[in-house]
Amino acid sequence: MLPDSLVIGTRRSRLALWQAGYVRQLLQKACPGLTITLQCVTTRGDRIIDRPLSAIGGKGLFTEEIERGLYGHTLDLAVHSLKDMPSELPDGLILAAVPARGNEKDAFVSRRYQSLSDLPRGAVVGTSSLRRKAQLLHLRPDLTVSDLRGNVDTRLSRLDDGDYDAIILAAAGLIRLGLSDRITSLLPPDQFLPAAGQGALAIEARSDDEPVLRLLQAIHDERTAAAVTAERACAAAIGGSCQIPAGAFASWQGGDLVLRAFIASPDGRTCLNRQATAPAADARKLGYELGKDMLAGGGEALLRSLRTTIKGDTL
Ligand SMILES: NCc1[nH]cc(CCC(=O)O)c1CC(=O)O
Repeated sequence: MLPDSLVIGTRRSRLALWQAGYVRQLLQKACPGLTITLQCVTTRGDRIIDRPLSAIGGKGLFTEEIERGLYGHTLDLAVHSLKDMPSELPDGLILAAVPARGNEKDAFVSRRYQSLSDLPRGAVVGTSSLRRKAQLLHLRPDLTVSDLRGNVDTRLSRLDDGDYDAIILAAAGLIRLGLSDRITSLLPPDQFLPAAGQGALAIEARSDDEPVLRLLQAIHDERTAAAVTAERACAAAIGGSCQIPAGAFASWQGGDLVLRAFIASPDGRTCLNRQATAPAADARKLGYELGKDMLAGGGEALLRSLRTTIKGDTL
């Protein structure tokens, strides 16, 4: 039996609303008779806007309150940006479907400069992501990376106010909000690796909700799922969280996945890059082994010094 109505939980930001609305459309196309409503939820991550994400920490910063709605059956599904999802979901909830991925790249956004290499010495680049910061400094040690938090619109207006020479944002977010014309250039993954799952959406549901799980198969994309499985397994193997400068991206080569990943020191001086290839059926193993391989090949030492830095509060 398929359900005849569904409630989708979403955060309130313009991006989250777009993403939930998009999933509603996909589901509506697959099941025209279904009544689908969106319900907005405010999360801890939305409430705290005066500190960098890396200083707040904690699992499920953007998901906890929504998950409570799923447990309580006030929500049937939740739509998230996959890259914001923790590697393990709480008991009773699963990553039920992953629609086809959008743009996975990071975008360089500037009003004066065309690309990273076009930036003058000492230019100020805005981002609060440790992953972006480490890669920026690895490529251009002369840059000043300055904190930039808030939703996509807030970040763009701070660039427009002249606080930064350039900022780095996920291309997917800009495209979804109709802001593609703000993308100055895209950063190619072979130079600048995205976060695991970037550009993909995650649909979370109750693991025992058979009717809903069946319904979601209609909008599940196997190829995206295989790629993000490899990326997330890699992030999980290295203890993935947004407190570690790391990234992972899987692309296709025939029926094989090519997984590229890095771990870096926050200053970008040490940067460990690895690549491995395997059939898509082994996506999880591919990611897990590449992650373990990076740990054994210097990543462990990197993470150790990182933990000391965090404890010493110099991050
Ligand atoms: N970290 C916040 C976040 N989570 C998802 C997106 C955009 C969509 C995506 O990356 O899939 C963004 C904005 C950004 O990183 O610029």
